[in-house]
Amino acid sequence: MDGIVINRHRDVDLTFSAPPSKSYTHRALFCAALADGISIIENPLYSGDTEVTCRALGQLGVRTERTADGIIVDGCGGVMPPGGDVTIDCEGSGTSLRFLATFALLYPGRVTLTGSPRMKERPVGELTGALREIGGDIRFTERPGFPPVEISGELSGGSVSIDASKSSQFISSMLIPAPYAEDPVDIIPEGHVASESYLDITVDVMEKFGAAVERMPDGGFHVPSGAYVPRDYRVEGDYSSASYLFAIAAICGGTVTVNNLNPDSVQGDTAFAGALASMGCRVTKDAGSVTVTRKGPLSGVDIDMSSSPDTVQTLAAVAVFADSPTRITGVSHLIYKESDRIGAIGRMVEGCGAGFEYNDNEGEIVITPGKIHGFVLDPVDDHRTAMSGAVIGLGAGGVTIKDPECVGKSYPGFWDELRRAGL
Ligand SMILES: O=C(O)C1=C[C@@H](OP(=O)(O)O)[C@@H](O)[C@H](O)C1
Ligand SMILES: C=C(OP(=O)(O)O)C(=O)O
Repeated sequence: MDGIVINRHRDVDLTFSAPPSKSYTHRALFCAALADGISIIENPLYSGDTEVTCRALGQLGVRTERTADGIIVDGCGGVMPPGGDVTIDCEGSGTSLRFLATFALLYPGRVTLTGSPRMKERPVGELTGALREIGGDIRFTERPGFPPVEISGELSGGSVSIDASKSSQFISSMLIPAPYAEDPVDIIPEGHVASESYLDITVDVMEKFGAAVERMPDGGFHVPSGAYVPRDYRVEGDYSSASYLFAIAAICGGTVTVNNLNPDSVQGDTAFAGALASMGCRVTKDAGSVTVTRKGPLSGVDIDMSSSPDTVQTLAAVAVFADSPTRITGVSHLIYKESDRIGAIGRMVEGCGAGFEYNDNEGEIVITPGKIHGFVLDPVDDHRTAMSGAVIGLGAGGVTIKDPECVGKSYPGFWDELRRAGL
């Protein structure tokens, strides 16, 4: 497909269902893979990235099967069968690659983790440095600190400190297999942890599968030896994906209700609806849905998004339609994502006629609304840029999104949802 053209809409009244959470699906798959017996992951996200994780588990001897009830995972009880050396292509899925890095220490063989050209630019060195301290034998085959990386050794356990200022996934990676280490594992973050809210999701799923995780007052984690218990596990809806749907109400005016959302979710991207409320929208929550309504003007906002990186692009898309500037802080780690998202936001915001500034020292971006118009957006294979550009199109009209298939990484049904809604 060459591109999708998005036209302008006003005063919408729409209801959507949020797709299942990508982060919960990944974690449930890994915990179920380690449990001893059959788990069913109900309502999982079927997307490019979760497919990568299922395929990787299969390569490591853990069978997964897609059925009408969900994904059946035949867990290995922490002991993967010998299958020789394995090379796993994680494509563009950072979560898969980082989570597999520690998981690989339980595999009786050498595991090489590689991925797309962009994946080879996304850091993993802080994680592998910590893995060396707890039994990992690590070798980088191209550039030190970046995939491809060869991993063997064992998960001995003990106390380890880690710099997670670029990615929370480094800590989640070490947490998930930690119950199966030879000794209890203590993980001590050094300094600021990026995207910290994702650690709440990790601990939530680990506990639901029966593991104990103790959180220390200094931000550390203590994981005693133990085992996951196989179970049927239902994945909740994805607040990151829902952000594009909420943004439609904020940009077009009117009301959007998104079903399949847990009102008590620990997902950091629950904060997005709160940001829209600060900009002038009305936000109401129900047992399983969130509704965003905008009737009046939209104002800019000053917000720290260090714990909710995946909705920064969506907020930037909304901000171009406000009547005052928006300042978003805590964004410096966005350069390590599927694309350099600071650059991507700049191109998107300036492309449609608004102003953009990035202050490197402060890790902040400032978006100044302007006269917004149509434009052509190349998302450079970044699903979140494509979906954010699309919602700008619903306000500006005449926005062409090139390479629209890239949304399949996290939200394969996105364009169909818009079409079904008549957008
Ligand atoms: O653990 C996870 O599921 C994720 C953590 C975040 O990454 P970082 O911790 O690298 O910022 C987020 O951006 C990504 O989409 C999913
Ligand atoms: C950063 C993302 O994912 P990952 O790190 O898993 O590639 C994302 O989905 O926005």
